[in-house]
Amino acid sequence: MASIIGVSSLYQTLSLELSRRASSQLPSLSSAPSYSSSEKPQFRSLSSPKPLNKSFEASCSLNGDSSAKRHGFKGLIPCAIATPNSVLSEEAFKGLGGLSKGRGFKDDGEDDYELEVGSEASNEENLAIGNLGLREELVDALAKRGITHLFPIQRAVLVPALEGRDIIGRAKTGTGKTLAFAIPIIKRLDDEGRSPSRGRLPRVLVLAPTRELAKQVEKEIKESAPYLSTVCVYGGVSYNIQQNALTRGVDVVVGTPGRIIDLVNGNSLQLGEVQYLVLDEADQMLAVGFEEDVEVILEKLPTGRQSMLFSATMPGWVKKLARKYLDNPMTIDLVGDQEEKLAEGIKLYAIPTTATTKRTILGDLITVYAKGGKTIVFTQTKRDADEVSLALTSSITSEALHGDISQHQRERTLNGFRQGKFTVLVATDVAARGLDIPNVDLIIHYELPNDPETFVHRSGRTGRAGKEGTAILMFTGSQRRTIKSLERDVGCSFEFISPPQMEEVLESSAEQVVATLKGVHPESIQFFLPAAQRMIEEQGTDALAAALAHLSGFSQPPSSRSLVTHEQGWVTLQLTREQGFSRGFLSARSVTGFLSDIYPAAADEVGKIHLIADERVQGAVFDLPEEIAKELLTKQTPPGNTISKITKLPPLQDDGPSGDNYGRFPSRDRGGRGGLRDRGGFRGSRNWGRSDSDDEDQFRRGGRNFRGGSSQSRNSWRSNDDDDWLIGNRRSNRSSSFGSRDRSFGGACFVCGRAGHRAADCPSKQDF
Ligand SMILES: Nc1ncnc2c1ncn2[C@@H]1O[C@H](COP(=O)(O)OP(=O)(O)OP(=O)(O)O)[C@@H](O)[C@H]1O
Repeated sequence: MASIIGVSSLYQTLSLELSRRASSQLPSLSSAPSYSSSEKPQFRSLSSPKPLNKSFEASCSLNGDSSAKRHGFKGLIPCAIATPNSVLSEEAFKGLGGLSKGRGFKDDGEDDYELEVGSEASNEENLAIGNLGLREELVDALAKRGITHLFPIQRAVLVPALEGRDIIGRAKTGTGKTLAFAIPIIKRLDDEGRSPSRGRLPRVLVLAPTRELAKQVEKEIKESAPYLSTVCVYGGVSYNIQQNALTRGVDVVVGTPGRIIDLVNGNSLQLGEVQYLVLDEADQMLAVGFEEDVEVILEKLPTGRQSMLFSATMPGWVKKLARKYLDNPMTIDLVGDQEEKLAEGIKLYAIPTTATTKRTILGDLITVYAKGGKTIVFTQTKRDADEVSLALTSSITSEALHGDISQHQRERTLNGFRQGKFTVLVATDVAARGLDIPNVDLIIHYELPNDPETFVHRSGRTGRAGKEGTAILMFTGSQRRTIKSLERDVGCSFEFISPPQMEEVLESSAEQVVATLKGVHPESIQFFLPAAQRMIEEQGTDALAAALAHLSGFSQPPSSRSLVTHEQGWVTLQLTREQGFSRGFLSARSVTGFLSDIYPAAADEVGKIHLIADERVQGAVFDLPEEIAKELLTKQTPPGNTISKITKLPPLQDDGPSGDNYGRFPSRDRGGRGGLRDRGGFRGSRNWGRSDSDDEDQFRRGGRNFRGGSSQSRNSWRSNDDDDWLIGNRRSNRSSSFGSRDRSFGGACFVCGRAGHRAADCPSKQDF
């Protein structure tokens, strides 16, 4: 940019213009500018009405990409929007060491200002966290976690936050919103300095909607600035430890609203010195019924504080909150009206299923698409989470996570998952928001989410921090239209896939086992060498293949599986009739008649018959039990007719396989909590998924704030003792068997390492 227009001259011009506009009427919050990053910003010199030439834009774009591209962010990094009185002082930038700025403003927005931080061309250096004039310990701590350059939302928030502006922030999942507010706050605390005296009152208060999020945010701040005293307060655990920590003196308190209020009322937490307030996932506070609590807390805070509010959507309550409690906030919106609401790098697939086939397909999808990496499967109900977790084949270790699992067990489960002690987490939507678990490769929407936001948040547990990930949506025939709505609302498109073929499953299983074998300790290998040598002498490569087959969970040959229903023990066959041999139009009835002529047992056992939807082919597909199919294939067929086993379904006339539930959507599925929430940036407000989790997934206990019959459906099932997860473990509710498959848990418990039970049921978990 410097080559086009000098930074300082541009800065001067902009400052003049900003000052001029600052004297005009300020826009009200309700008309506060919002920036759509899909709009291609047109930059122009403020002293000249002509747009700046292309290379200006290119330099901004290059700059934006320079750090971002390495992290998988594409395109021009959108600028922040400032209200007219937010002229940035040159001083604010001086404090930032090498960080420079360039700026432009939108061609069409009279009152909008776009401030791009760090717009000088070769800006890699300027975006380096080491060059921002931050305390060395902070820079080092971030670098240790691989955080060396600012992400876009962090760049956009940094300067206005350092200037003390109130901020409303929005960015896609996994793009670093936590550090976007944490870095400037830590810097300001560092600049202010304060002796670590006993009993000091908190200067920072961060409100989060769930315990897990609160813990995560506190951890991120603590790890970034270990020299600050941070305390996380949330319900479901004893007050004592939290009270003691507060008494010792604290700089930063992160917590869920209910417990914060309890501590304030009990005089253990005093908010009189809070200078920085952050409301993380503000819309979720509303969704989980914390709105009254949040307002009670905000009323208790000093008025001169700085407030930052991060929210994926802006429902009416959040807008009202911002209007009432934020002071002329600057909106920094890196999502805007962009079509695509999902983070970059998330590959989306959709797979048609039926209620009866889902569980069979699930294990195969995980094997083929996660390739041994971490997977989160989202279900609608806690019972489903338990049952699905249990149903996964013994070769996949999985645990369930939902509101009926006790706080301590929940933490153990999440830690175990983080550390890779098991690879599949089956969770209700309690895990959809905010959880930052590194390297989750695959998200499976086992059931449709209730709304597009939940889809975005569930999917956003992968593809974080610019990494790549995969999300697979399982849907039934009656939900096809919802998929279209989803594509429109989220601005995404799905690639439609079929269930993995057995060959793919076997291949992926073998790859995973081979990868696992690489991790076997050399000392352990020594113990088994004599046996291995003996086996190789006796059986050659077969010995190793047998070991791979066994470790892959295929000690027995894989039984065949219907392509139509995916049921084990069934085979899908195709009947094709050549032109000229037709005995009239083929119909389901004529196929049965044909089978009964050749082999009556086949006619008796045949499953649903589907005609092929291809004008050039006269034919049909149908399922038979494996043994009958084998016998049928030995029979002579009349000339011009062929029966063969197929591995891929041709296009079918009635649009795909039918199952128990195909084309039907139980009335309970139509419920939901949608329509009660403002959809913010999403178009439409359909109820998509099922809401039967709502009465089950109550996160909170107690009764302070119970709002039975409230128009906020989620609130009506929530009560108001602090938080989010009911105490109590309903694992015993798991059905011990369903279907014909063995449901016993064959993996190793990650608490004690023994096989046959899960961590949640571990007899020695108290010692863990
Ligand atoms: N500048 C950076 N460089 C590298 N990694 C980063 C950077 N900033 C944040 N991260 C990492 O990116 C991950 C996602 O960050 P964070 O959880 O703050 O995202 P988020 O935007 O709050 O996501 P969500 O909307 O899902 O809550 C974290 O693991 C964080 O440590």
